[in-house]
Amino acid sequence: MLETEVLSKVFKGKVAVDGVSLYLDKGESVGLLGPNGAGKSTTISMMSSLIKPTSGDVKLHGKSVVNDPDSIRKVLGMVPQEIALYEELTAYENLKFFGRIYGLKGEVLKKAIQNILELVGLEDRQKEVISTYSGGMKRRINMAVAMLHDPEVLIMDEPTVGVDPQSRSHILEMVRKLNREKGLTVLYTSHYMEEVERLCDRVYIMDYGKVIASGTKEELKSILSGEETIWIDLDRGSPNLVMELQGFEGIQQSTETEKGLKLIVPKGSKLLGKVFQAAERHEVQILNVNVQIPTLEDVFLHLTGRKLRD
Ligand SMILES: Nc1ncnc2c1ncn2[C@@H]1O[C@H](COP(=O)(O)OP(=O)(O)OP(=O)(O)O)[C@@H](O)[C@H]1O
Repeated sequence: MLETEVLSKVFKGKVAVDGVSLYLDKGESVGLLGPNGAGKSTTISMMSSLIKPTSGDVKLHGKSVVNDPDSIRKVLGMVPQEIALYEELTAYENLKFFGRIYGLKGEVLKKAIQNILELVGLEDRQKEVISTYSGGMKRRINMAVAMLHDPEVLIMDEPTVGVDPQSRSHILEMVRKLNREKGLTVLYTSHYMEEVERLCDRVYIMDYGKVIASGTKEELKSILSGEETIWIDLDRGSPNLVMELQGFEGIQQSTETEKGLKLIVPKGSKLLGKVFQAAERHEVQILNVNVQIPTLEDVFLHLTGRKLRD
């Protein structure tokens, strides 16, 4: 229903988005993942017609949004990265104000406000001014504003940055429910891999303005299907052991972790015996061994050679 075609944006000679083609089918929950500066915000700003592309197009049901920005504004809810609320007004007053901008009024507006307040779990706080809200509560009202006109597509730009765990969980649950139960189409940008894993069916990974991988979570993880990660807890840190293991045949990567070390090895390789012997040589005790299937974080590391939160 919504797609971008070789979308690019250049700011003063600097390429922020470089030929991005992605699509959202109706009812899908799609993740747009990438480190800071990857071009996620610029991409979704073009998708929601907030900024014009340098080249390429955005299409809603096959029709250009660039030529007809109003078409997307009617069906889209956009949750910006920054809180865009009037601090000195109550939550109710904020929703009333933004509801009128969407063209809602009277009983319809009142009902929409109560429905949305219930959805974000803040109906009992609606008469309090926004300046008294916690960061997480402000985020929930920010989302309520975006959903007041009952949009078909919800685009969220890192909605959980700086949010307390309770509100974070509430936001994720709410979005999941809206997607699964009401068929809301969702595009969720984040640099938190675990949020995207929890919420999204399909994922685009962006880096330096380009989509470097895309597919279902399972498809992306299958890039690493030949590997497994082994987490080993040690009784003390041992950089020398980590270094020695890096040189072992069959060990693709050996890194130090908070509790010990992490190894990436070919699936089914029987290297643990050798690891135990090496630990003994370094007089380090192995406390726990945990073998894990790959995560999207591992996929990102594999594709870019960098961690997502560098
Ligand atoms: N208005 C602008 N003028 C100049 N450069 C910009 C502008 N907006 C974004 N950029 C640059 O474009 C690149 C992509 O930025 P963008 O905000 O889209 O990335 P992002 O993946 O959303 O990162 P973040 O998570 O930090 O928002 C960055 O190098 C950024 O500095």
